[in-house]
Amino acid sequence: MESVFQNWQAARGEGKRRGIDLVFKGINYDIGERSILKDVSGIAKQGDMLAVMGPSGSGKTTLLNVVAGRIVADSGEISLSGQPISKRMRKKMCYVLQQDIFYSNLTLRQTLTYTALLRLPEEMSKKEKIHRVEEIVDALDLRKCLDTIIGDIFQRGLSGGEQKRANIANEILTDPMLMLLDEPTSGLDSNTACNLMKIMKSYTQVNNKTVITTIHQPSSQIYHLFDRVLLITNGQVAYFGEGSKILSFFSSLGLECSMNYNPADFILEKVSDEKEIQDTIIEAANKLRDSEDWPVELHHNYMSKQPRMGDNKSNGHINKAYNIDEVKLTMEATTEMDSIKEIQNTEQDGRMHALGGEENYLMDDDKKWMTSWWTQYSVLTQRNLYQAKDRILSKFNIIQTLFLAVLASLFWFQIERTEVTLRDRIGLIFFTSIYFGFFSIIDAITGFPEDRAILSKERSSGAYRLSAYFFAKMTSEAPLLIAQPIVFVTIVFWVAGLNGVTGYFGCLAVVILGALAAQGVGLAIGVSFKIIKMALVAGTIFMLFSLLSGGFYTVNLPFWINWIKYLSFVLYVYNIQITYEFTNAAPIFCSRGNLTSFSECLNPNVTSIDQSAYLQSISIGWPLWAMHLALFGILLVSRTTAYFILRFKSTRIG
Ligand SMILES: Nc1ncnc2c1ncn2[C@@H]1O[C@H](COP(=O)(O)OP(=O)(O)OP(=O)(O)O)[C@@H](O)[C@H]1O
Repeated sequence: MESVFQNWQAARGEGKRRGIDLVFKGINYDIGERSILKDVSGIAKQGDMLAVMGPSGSGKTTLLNVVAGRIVADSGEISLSGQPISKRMRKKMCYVLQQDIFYSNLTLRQTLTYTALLRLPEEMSKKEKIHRVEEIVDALDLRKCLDTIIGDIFQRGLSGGEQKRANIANEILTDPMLMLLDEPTSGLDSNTACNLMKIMKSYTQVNNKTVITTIHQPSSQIYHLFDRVLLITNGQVAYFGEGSKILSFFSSLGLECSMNYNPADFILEKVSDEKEIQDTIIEAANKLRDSEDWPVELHHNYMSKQPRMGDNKSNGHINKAYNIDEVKLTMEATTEMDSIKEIQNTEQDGRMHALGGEENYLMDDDKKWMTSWWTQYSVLTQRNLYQAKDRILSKFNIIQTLFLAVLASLFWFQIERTEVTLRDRIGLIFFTSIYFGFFSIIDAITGFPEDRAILSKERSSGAYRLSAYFFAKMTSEAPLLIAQPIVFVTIVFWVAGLNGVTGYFGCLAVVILGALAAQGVGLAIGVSFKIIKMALVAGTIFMLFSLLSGGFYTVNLPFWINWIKYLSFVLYVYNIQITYEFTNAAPIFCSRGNLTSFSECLNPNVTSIDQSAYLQSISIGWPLWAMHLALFGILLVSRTTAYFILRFKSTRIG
């Protein structure tokens, strides 16, 4: 395992890279009246693993969220190698969430490859990126399941342990300097958990990474892999220091761990014990802050000293493989306006002007985005096409469309062009107008929750621009969405005997345009509501509003609200189809005698209905281009709204 990581470094032409030290000091975080984190401090050093332990609900994940910048602490300091952490520096870290969030129908190979193409620098060739994937796969022992889908509760895919490793592999790909792991072993059997943590230990040491992991109840084997332990109970520090010294700390309080007892179980038992014991432990942990063992970086009055070029010490810690070329590169990088701005934002006392310190290393090869907009757009389009294909063109949807096409064909088979069947003809047009509107809205709403979780995770790690994601989604889903109207309209139009070739293409175009407009509305609703049930209710209300306001049920709306019908996309889809159906069409023959409702048909010399007059009476009377434009306007406005809601609501760093 180790050799794979070493080969990886060698392939990059690197010696042991410099790492970073993370210091968090006096972190306080409240939710309402409740204090979730109280004066929590700790340090994670390069090449080391820090375990954050504590009973359930003690604040471990909250601490990781604060460090990752997902939530903002009420007070406290976080620094990376002596510099206050900035958004840009956060890109040097990765956060492996407790939940494994992936597109369930992509294979592991696809998942990792897309991540590599999106998040590894543009300068790396595709071949190199794929090679990186292969190496990580070997390092994490995932080769045998490379072509297995990720899966979810509905379809079997990777096992729990494989998903955990896949989650880590997905983050290690970007070669982060600092890794935050939230419960990486939860749900794994002890052997798999131990192997995983051994891999992480090896990765940390070989690549000089800094790892912070929350862990609930590690086995003693896993426990001994940790260099430092931060024990939290009720949001307060119960111990911080070397893992090997924790038992003597407890022993000094008269809390002895018997031989052969798992130290992790013992300390968790004690910090969950009665309040008196908890208070004693917390008090003793506070006293540790005055002891010699307490890291100097955590002292309240500590000011970090920036190393100068050529220094090989940082904050009392030996830097490994300090490379002069790296420093030169760094200096070049910092001449960029962007970097200078960032430096100016983050400097506290003007030390950064030296341009030779650790801070520059943190800015090294740092760009706002690893890949260009175009790369992001094309990779996301491809990935979205894959994952949306199974949703939009699912077997179920195909069967549904074919079934409804057959049913509609049976109901409206070769409708005669007579006054008697006029209502049937209009009924079919009405059905076609609403069917794909409903379908697209519901599909857009139900398809977004999976996207939301992944978008939030990937945007938080600065993987791509929101605009690249949004345009990719629009582009990739459009061809999938139009496939079903094409099938349905092609079958039903000709079987029902609607009006001619122009009518067919006109009808097809407007049904597709209507479906795309409805998809935009569905997307805007989907991004607005986190709870899918609420989004579905909103989608249904919108569809009902479109039907009611479209004048299908009430023709004579009060004048002050009559304008509302122009907001109904169904109105335009319907009216455009109606226009095609009754323009340059074969005659519609009158019913005779009292059976007719057209006055001209009472004239014995008149055999057919004046279709243009009829059209005027039932349509909104707009020219075709104006109705298309209005529909296009709805499409544009709904999508723009969706984009801005998403931008306003999304979580991102950078
Ligand atoms: N939005 C919130 N509103 C109210 N309380 C919250 C909120 N988020 C977290 N908490 C509370 O904060 C406390 C710490 O939560 P956190 O998830 O950090 O615990 P944890 O130590 O990671 O737990 P576990 O080991 O079970 O994952 C918990 O008691 C939790 O109920």
